[in-house]
Amino acid sequence: MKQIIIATNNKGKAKDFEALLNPLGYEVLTLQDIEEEIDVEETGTTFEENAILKAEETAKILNKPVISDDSGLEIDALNGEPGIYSARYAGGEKSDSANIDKVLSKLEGVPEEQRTARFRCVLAIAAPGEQTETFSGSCEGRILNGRRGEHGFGYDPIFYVPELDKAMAELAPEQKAKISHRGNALRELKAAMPSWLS
Ligand SMILES: O=P(O)(O)OP(=O)(O)OP(=O)(O)OC[C@H]1O[C@@H](n2cnc3c(O)ncnc32)[C@H](O)[C@@H]1O
Ligand SMILES: [Mg+2]
Repeated sequence: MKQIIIATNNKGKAKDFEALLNPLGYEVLTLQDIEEEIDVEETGTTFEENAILKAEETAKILNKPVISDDSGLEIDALNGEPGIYSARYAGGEKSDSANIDKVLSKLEGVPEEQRTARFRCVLAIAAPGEQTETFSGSCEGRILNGRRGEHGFGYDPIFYVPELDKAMAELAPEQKAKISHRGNALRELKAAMPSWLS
């Protein structure tokens, strides 16, 4: 099986990428599978900048082609928060549960029609000696009043997908792959760089 390195330490993203790439005949490796500890500082001000930082730094250290993913949730009633700060929205150690609690409390009393939001994902492809490329995808939805479902990671339990009438965390990985920001970004990558993912 061909291997592809995803420059991420997030196990939830790794599962999403497996659902997307295993059917194409790729085994997914992430930074968790590599002995060296790599944790690139995300000093950029946009998803694009952070995705490029993670991909280029990791490709340089490993001297291999990699794909990185920078992603997050934008909530309209919170002026686009948490955005690029999605992973550590509640501060301190990364905690999906604390992040969700913070979103729910900030949106308390906000009516359904004003709870619109989207997930965004930017993928960067970097390889030694090659020009880095980026691809993006999004997924529109609404923030629920409470948690639903057991699948996925991050904000999936409070993200409602209107077209499927389900919370993102109620979708099996293969279903999420079809409609998610990450799936949409990967399909862009595949369309523009077929030689990478044939
Ligand atoms: O940087 P890496 O190592 O890839 O892992 P990370 O978790 O820090 O990843 P980001 O910096 O890109 O932050 C993305 C955060 O946005 C949220 N997020 C992104 N994609 C998501 C998804 O598909 N479902 C739910 N939450 C998601 C989740 O809280 C992530 O931690
Ligand atoms: Mg990160």
